[in-house]
Amino acid sequence: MYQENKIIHRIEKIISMEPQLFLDYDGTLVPIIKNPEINQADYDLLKLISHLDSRFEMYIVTGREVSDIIRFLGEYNIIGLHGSIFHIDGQTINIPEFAPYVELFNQIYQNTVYIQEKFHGLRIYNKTGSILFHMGNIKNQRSRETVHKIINFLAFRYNIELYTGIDIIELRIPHINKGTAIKQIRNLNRPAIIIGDDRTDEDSFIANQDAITIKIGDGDTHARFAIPYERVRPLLWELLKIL
Ligand SMILES: O=P(O)(O)OC[C@H]1O[C@H](O[C@H]2O[C@H](CO)[C@@H](O)[C@H](O)[C@H]2O)[C@H](O)[C@@H](O)[C@@H]1O
Repeated sequence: MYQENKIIHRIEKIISMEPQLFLDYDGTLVPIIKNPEINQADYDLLKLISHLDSRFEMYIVTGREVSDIIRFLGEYNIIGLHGSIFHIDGQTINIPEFAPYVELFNQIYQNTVYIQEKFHGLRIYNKTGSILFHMGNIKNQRSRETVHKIINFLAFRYNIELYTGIDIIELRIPHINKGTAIKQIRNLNRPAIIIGDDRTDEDSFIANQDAITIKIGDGDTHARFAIPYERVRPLLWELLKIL
């Protein structure tokens, strides 16, 4: 589906109402790669983001820790850890139930980190507010399945949410998602533009059905529009030309 022109046309209609812009990071602004630690923004992206931020009220909405995005992109408004942390105008606020979950995740991490040695290719990250199991380098299918079962058990044992993404499984704070976080931040008198590629971004699309929602890549979606990854940056540069 190639819908760029329709999207631009739609945005032209609401631009005078000062839309808020919500952008996902991995898979939207940068490609998916095997090593999350080095998914740095390139020069073109840094320039684009800086222009967008001066033109729009912009938020990066991500499953990552806020510190990752600051390291990759710089100081912007960031909704981090799938909606658990709000870094707005330089101030960072966590959701009220954050601290006890950090403690719980620290405990789970300490008790499980050793399984990295048992399953070749498995990487476990304590994201301080969630735990990420990265399966991208596990070649053996049976190992993948066993790791999956262990994580399922942990989710059940500790009554926490399990989210499955691209090559990752994450244990995270229940009932918190990007959709509700965006809703909290939104000025409902103004339109919103929301762009993302992953299952977590579907929460954003579902909770904000009045917004201009754009899914990146193929697959079923609750977004109004869809474009391929390669068209995201050209679309965002186009957005800057709309007066
Ligand atoms: O909400 P996002 O900004 O899209 O963040 C979601 C997760 O992104 C990262 O994982 C994904 O990208 C990695 C780097 O390309 C890739 O290795 C991994 O397979 C993808 O799932 C990040 O590592 C996670 O912490 C984020 O939750």
